[in-house]
Amino acid sequence: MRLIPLTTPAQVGRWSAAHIVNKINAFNPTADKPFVLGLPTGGTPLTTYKELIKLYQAGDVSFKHVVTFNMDEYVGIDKHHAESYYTFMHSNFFDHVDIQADNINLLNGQAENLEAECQRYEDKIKSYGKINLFMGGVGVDGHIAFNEPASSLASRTRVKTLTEDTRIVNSRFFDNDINQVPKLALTVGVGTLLDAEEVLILITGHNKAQALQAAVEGSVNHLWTVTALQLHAKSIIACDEPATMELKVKTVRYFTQLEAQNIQSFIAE
Ligand SMILES: N[C@@H]1[C@@H](O)[C@H](O)[C@@H](COP(=O)(O)O)O[C@@H]1O
Repeated sequence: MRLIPLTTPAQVGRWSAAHIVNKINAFNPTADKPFVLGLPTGGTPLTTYKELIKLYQAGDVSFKHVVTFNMDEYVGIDKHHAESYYTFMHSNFFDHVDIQADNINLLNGQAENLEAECQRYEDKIKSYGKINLFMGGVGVDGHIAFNEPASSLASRTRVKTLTEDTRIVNSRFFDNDINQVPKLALTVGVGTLLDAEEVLILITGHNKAQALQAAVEGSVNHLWTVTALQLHAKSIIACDEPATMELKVKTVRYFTQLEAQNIQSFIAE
């Protein structure tokens, strides 16, 4: 695992966007050989999406031959609902870059047969071989995508019941009214995430400090599904300073020294 210890969320946005753009450009995607990118919603990746849009506008990257798979979606709300992940992704990213509509994949939380919808998603990912880079965030309780505590670390895309904690945290997007927050979601599984060639998780803010500690210093444990990253051959966590508050000083120093060259220009800005 690589830990990229940055200082601010803006730096996390710049570092992660630069990393994604480097990966896409090095892959040199074409219509026949697209780059497959897994994407999250949430407050954390917003700075990354802003930076990706800037880099696109500057001509540093094209998303024409990038295929995306979003990691999760609420069950039961219309895709055009203001808080659907479909709406989030279009207004914060897709509408601002040259991605082709046919290359965008999101789970349909209104499908008649939710299990069939999850299988369709897994099959579609497989049809591309694999996801080249899966970006994600983390919940306060250490969940990745909507893989809530005690999710199987071998899980695949499926329906999950959201914990009360997650619904309380997400109620900030629903007029602070937990009753408006859906109780179910469709989510890629931990196993689906682990199948990606590379996983990049963004962790910012003091309220994520325990999740970051579990991910880096803790043992692999289904109660903190983010710890499954330790089983991945190529996982990266990019974090800001408040998120490191529960880590040992020596852990932060270790990764700061290891990544000195990679973070220098981002920290200086
Ligand atoms: N399903 C999403 C996760 O994918 C996301 O990582 C998490 C944290 O969101 P935020 O970045 O807003 O803290 O929220 C939701 O639960």
